[in-house]
Amino acid sequence: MTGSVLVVDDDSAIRTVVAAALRREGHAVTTAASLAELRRAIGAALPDVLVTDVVLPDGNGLDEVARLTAEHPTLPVIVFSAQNTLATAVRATEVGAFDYLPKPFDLDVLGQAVRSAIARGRHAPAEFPEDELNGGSSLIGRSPAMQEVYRVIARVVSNDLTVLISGESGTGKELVAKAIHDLGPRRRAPFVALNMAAIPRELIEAELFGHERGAFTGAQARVAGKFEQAAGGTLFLDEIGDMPMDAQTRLLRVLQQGEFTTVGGAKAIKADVRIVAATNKDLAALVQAGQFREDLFYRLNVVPIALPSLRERRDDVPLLARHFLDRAAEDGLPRKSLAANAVAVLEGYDWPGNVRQLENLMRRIAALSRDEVIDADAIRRALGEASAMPAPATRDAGIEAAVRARLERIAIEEPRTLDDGTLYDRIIGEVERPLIEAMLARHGGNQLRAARALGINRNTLRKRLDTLGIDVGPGRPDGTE
Ligand SMILES: Nc1ncnc2c1ncn2[C@@H]1O[C@H](COP(=O)(O)OP(=O)(O)OP(=O)(O)O)[C@@H](O)[C@H]1O
Repeated sequence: MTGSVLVVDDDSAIRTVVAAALRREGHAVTTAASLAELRRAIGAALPDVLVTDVVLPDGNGLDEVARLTAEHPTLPVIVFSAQNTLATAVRATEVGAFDYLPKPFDLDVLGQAVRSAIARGRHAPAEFPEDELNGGSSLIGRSPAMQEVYRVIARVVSNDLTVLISGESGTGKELVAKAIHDLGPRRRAPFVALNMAAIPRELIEAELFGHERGAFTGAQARVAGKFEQAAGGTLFLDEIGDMPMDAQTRLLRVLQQGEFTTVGGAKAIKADVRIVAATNKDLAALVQAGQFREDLFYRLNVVPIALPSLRERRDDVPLLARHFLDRAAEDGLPRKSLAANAVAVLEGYDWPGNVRQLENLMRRIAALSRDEVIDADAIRRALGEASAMPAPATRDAGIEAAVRARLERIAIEEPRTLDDGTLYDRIIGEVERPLIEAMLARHGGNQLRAARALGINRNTLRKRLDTLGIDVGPGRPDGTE
């Protein structure tokens, strides 16, 4: 399908190349180098498609697109830009652009976009204002691989399509889910996350759908599930590949029927959530292996977003590293900068733990390094130490090692609380809480027996329960045997 196309760019080389490519495809092409020329051309004859750059010598192309699409609602606009941020991609969609292409782009992709613009007409513009765009600005990266991710995000923010994000651990899947929520019309309602791998399999359904009082042993009160907590907002289902089969069947039914019942409940409740799921496993392979329901896979995989690993977008490493050092400084850690040879080491590293590993490394360096300018050796040392660090909370790690590791984490993650006079109570509490909870559970909530087993006075136990805010639940026996 061919038509008339107006191409606007202040770079004459781009105008020439783009116009030639589109003419080869049979379109009638005119060109303009500024907003003034664009307005003149539009005034003379409305094209079938407008293709425009964002930064023009006499103003911003997106502002002009907003005005034009309001005036000519049937004019499809394709925006291309070298300002490759998520905000530009989303803003282009908002002002009513039919498509957005980050520069540099492939001429075939542009040709395809022009053909579909002529065929399908103009997209409906989204209805939220520009100043609400900040939520997505936390996604850092300008590499071509991230541009593709931004394009897809921009297309889904204003609708409720189910999104399935795949990518290695630490590539930013939760951050992307959060950006989709923060930029869309559900942003004022809750964003609720549930990680399938982090909760016992038998509790997943109760966590998702909630349960009634007495639905199972220990269910002392009605509890709302994540579907209910996220009402009006977004439910992020992380590590979806770890969802047990029974829960998969139930989730599929909810997605098909748009309503759910709590565990032990009979009343159907309307499910008003946008679902964003994520996986670091190959879900299609799990389907092949019979471990994931094929019909649920297709229900979830409506819009797939594949996040690149950090080693597939090494160009972004310096930007991310500096961003994390800035963030560490904002959190009260000493401000550090990177020497050029340090940046080279960071770019050359493979980052098996992806962005999360880079973030942790930068915080560790900010907390522990004495030098203000970090050089290559310091990075190599930190990378070596980090890989030699014991995995946190392994079953056999001694409690001493666990406390030391905990202190190091606090120094890195919450440096301010290290010296604010709360540390002793906090650490002791963190050790004491699981101890007391375990003994209470072992003795069926009986405080007298738990106190005896622990070798402490019953009143001491009561006081500690109070201080630690441990909920023993209503009607639990409190000492009478
Ligand atoms: N593009 C990015 N820009 C800035 N920070 C990022 C980016 N990607 C990831 N991060 C940061 O890296 C950390 C890990 O990201 P996130 O938790 O979203 O990864 P994930 O893919 O969901 O990991 P997992 O699979 O282990 O749950 C977070 O602290 C996040 O803020």
